[in-house]
Amino acid sequence: MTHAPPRIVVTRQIAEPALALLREAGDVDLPQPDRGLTEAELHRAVAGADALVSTLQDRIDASVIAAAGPRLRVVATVAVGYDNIDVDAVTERGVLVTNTPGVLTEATADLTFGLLLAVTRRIGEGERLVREQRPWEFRLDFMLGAGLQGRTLGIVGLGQIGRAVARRAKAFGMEIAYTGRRRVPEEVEAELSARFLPQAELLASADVVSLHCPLTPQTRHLIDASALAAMKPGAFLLNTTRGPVVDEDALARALADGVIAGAGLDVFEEEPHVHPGLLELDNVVLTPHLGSATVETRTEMALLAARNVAAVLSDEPALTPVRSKVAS
Ligand SMILES: O=CC(=O)O
Repeated sequence: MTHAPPRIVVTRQIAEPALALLREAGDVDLPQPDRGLTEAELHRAVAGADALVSTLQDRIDASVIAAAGPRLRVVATVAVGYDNIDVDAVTERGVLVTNTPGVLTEATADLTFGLLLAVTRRIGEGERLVREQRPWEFRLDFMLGAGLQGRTLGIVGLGQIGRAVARRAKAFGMEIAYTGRRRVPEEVEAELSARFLPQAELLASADVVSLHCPLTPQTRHLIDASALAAMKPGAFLLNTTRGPVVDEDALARALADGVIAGAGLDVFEEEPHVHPGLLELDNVVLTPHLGSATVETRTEMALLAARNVAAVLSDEPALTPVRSKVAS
């Protein structure tokens, strides 16, 4: 008896080498490469699938697993963050979740540092001025920003991306402090010259606060009005993790009122919507969720997702499984 090849549903366009790899593992169905799937389309498309390759725009919960039916074995998200996936509900139904850690670390740290430089040195503001052909001339007191040498970078979440940002900051002569649920091993602290601080102390002492924690119920609105008020008046905030870690409304007010000096944001609470208060401000740099957006990185992410699918469909262990509290 011959078995039908596995059916692999891909919700959005991914790099061609990864599609090629998936085609070796089964029949690939990519119904809407240009715009991705709506929730209703996802439910229809996933019916009878053996594997699902999704992105952070797809909400994956028990209803998707029910719509898929009993053949589904793996959901491979092409992202490191998986707050869009109800991992416990998916795992409980015997389906494995995989993500793409590691391969996007350096690209995301680069983008974070780009935002850091852009906001502290007023690059976005200056670019707008030149592009809009507003009058300017070189003056010794014109458009002065904040230097980084000897300033403290406060990292919230010293995981892989946080560490890569710390390495860059060290090369720029910054002091490194970090906070998080737990301390990292001593040798990592030593390598990065990073000192652990409780969150309140970090917020009160850092010149730049950079967020690298995942979005969880505990970190939603971690940076709210009181956290912003606890920061140094001249400090900057960077967010390249997930929008809801910051209360955008409170941030827009804090930036307008000079509670902090500026912000660099790559992620937003309700993407692609951006809080209108932020759009009006010159002391914020806004980019459209570009953290991992290099050709090389997006290809590696898609390839890792495809390798995870291929492994699971051939009864091998996944390369980068997401561990659930519920045993599968
Ligand atoms: O935001 C992107 C990711 O989580 O990979």
